[in-house]
Amino acid sequence: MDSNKRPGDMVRITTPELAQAFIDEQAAAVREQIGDKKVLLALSGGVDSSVVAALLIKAIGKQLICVHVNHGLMRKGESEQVIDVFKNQLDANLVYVDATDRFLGKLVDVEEPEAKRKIIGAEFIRVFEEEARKVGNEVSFLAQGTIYPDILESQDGVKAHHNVGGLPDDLQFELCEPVKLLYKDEVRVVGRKLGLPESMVERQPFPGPGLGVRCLGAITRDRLEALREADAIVREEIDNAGLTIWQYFAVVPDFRATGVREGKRAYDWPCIIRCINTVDVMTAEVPELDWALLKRITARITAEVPRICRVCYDLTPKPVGTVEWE
Ligand SMILES: Nc1ncnc2c1ncn2[C@@H]1O[C@H](COP(=O)(O)OP(=O)(O)OP(=O)(O)O)[C@@H](O)[C@H]1O
Repeated sequence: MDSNKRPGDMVRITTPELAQAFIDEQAAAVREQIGDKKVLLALSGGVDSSVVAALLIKAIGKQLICVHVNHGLMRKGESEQVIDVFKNQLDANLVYVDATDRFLGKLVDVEEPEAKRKIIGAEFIRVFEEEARKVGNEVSFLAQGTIYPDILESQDGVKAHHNVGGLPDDLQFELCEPVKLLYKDEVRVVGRKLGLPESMVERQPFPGPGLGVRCLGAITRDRLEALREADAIVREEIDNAGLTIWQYFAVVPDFRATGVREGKRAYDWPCIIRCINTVDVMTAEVPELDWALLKRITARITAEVPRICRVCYDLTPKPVGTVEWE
């Protein structure tokens, strides 16, 4: 049987009971596969790699080595949450790499969006490879948060399904992909049953290059910091309003606008709020946010975030605008 094909009679995991049965079954299969060997996992804090980490911790405990790379482009509190959940609560074998200076150093004066994406992707592979080499001799397996849509897309030729592609030939591990036959909604049900916090299980999609593609043009530390704070306010206010929106975040462009603050001229950045609803991400609509909510977000960002003097709401559906600005 093709192990990359979901059996036609596989029941959709929709309840905690079904999730528990899946966890028990996979934990046993993982123990069987891994034996007393060690497993390496790149842990982003996103849903897929977090669920795989929690499942493997349950199955093999400290035989799992998780590597979390903070590239300096994470959202506010995200790397801290990875440390809190996995190191403090689940007692994982977690390697935390603060590579902020490396990434931001490489990105100085790089304006072109595709160049930024390439630099961030290549640097991620380099950092992960370095960490993999440190433990390479004792590790035999690489765990990945591959899920079923990744496999279907790779069969369609849309993209390669290996989540952490690009490791050199001499660093090839056997793969361990315990959620590869699950759809995203099932991964969330399993994650919840494994005790991951709701904010992690329901985390909105976030591009690999992180805030790097929302801090438009050449990234500077001060503007990146302003973006991180503004983005946290947008997410907090929309969460508090109890709205169900697919993706909502902030963008800070690399030009400035005139304003007035405490009676003095300000010449600071604008902040753009981007919200979209979509079913398949091929097209997207912009939700009609309540005016009072938009005003509250604007008031908070302009009062709380240094160097932001103006807030705009992006009304552009996809097409013609893409979800991300870069
Ligand atoms: N900052 C990071 N630190 C460690 N690993 C990372 C990081 N960013 C990405 N990865 C690894 O690369 C994989 C692919 O990242 P991508 O951004 O495409 O997320 P994804 O497929 O949605 O998975 P996830 O939900 O786990 O983030 C992740 O599953 C994780 O293994």
